[in-house]
Amino acid sequence: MFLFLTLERFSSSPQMEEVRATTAWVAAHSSHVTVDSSGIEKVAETMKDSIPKVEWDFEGIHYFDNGPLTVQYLLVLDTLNFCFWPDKDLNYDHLAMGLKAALQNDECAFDADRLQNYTGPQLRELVKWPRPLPLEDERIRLIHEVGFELERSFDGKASNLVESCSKSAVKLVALITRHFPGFRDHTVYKGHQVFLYKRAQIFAADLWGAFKGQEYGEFNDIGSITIFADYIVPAVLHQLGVLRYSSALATIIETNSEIVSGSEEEVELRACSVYAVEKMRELISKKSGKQVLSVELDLWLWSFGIQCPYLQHHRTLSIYY
Ligand SMILES: Nc1nc2c(c(CN[C@H]3C=C[C@H](O)[C@@H]3O)cn2[C@@H]2O[C@H](COP(=O)(O)O)[C@@H](O)[C@H]2O)c(=O)[nH]1
Repeated sequence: MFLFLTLERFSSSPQMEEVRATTAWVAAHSSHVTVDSSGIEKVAETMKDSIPKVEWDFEGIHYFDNGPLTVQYLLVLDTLNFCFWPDKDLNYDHLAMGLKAALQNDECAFDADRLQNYTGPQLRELVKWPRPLPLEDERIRLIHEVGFELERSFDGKASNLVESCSKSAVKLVALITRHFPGFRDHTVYKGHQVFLYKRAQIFAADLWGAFKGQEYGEFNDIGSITIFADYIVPAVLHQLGVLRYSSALATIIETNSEIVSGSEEEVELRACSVYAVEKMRELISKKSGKQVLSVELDLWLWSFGIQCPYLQHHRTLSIYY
């Protein structure tokens, strides 16, 4: 009875509401980053008539076979989807293409028992990277954690995990963060807990995008997902005049100085980005009379960002993004 009640409470936990509420709290108490409502207004005005649609996998880099192996691929990908910048030649595309090639070579490459045994050099070989990956020990720890828990609770299959979510992205985020501690992307800011859940949410979004809202990508509540607070989107929002920085923070970013994980500056950059895009989504929806999804805005902002060769982003060593 007790177990039933706790699970029930958990499964109805409004996790995305926690992301929205706590990031809004940060934006209201922010010291280094300001959300400029006139900047949001300008962007919303230009977008209201034609909301740009960016195709998922516009880069043509992902594994896709329309089945459970794609789900396994996406979970592995999003387990490792963080912190590429310390190696100036490495980016997200290398990871995606490396994992895709690994799976094409050997369809058992991401079996749960294999995931639990990868070493740093083997992971480098998978990604075809000639030197240690940034935060390589953490990457190995996280991939082991995912393999272990997949085997223990989901018969080794990420597709079982997704199937148990009854087409709810919110449930999926709750389940992922419950089973895999490495996805628990939250922090404390001025004494308040703040939830961001970047990699857990992007996993739901990747399923939705890859499967075009069908099969493993069918979620009745995809509108609940927020943007994925990484190091690209804040920089784009800054360039668009949506985020303003204090002069001290601007200097830190311009000089490529590191920002400590969990510092006020870092939490503000991420949380204000989530908050600003929520406001932008509300405004565009109101002006256009069409429901816009944060996932769609995220992909548009992110794809714009990675095509800017000189985009200056903040630099934080983090396993979350
Ligand atoms: N907000 C947001 N952040 C995203 C992604 C993606 C990829 N999404 C896939 C989904 C559809 C597309 O087809 C993409 O293939 C990666 N990232 C983040 O960017 C950073 C990597 O930057 P660089 O070092 O330059 O490669 C790093 O923090 C990474 O975690 C996204 O969509 N949204």
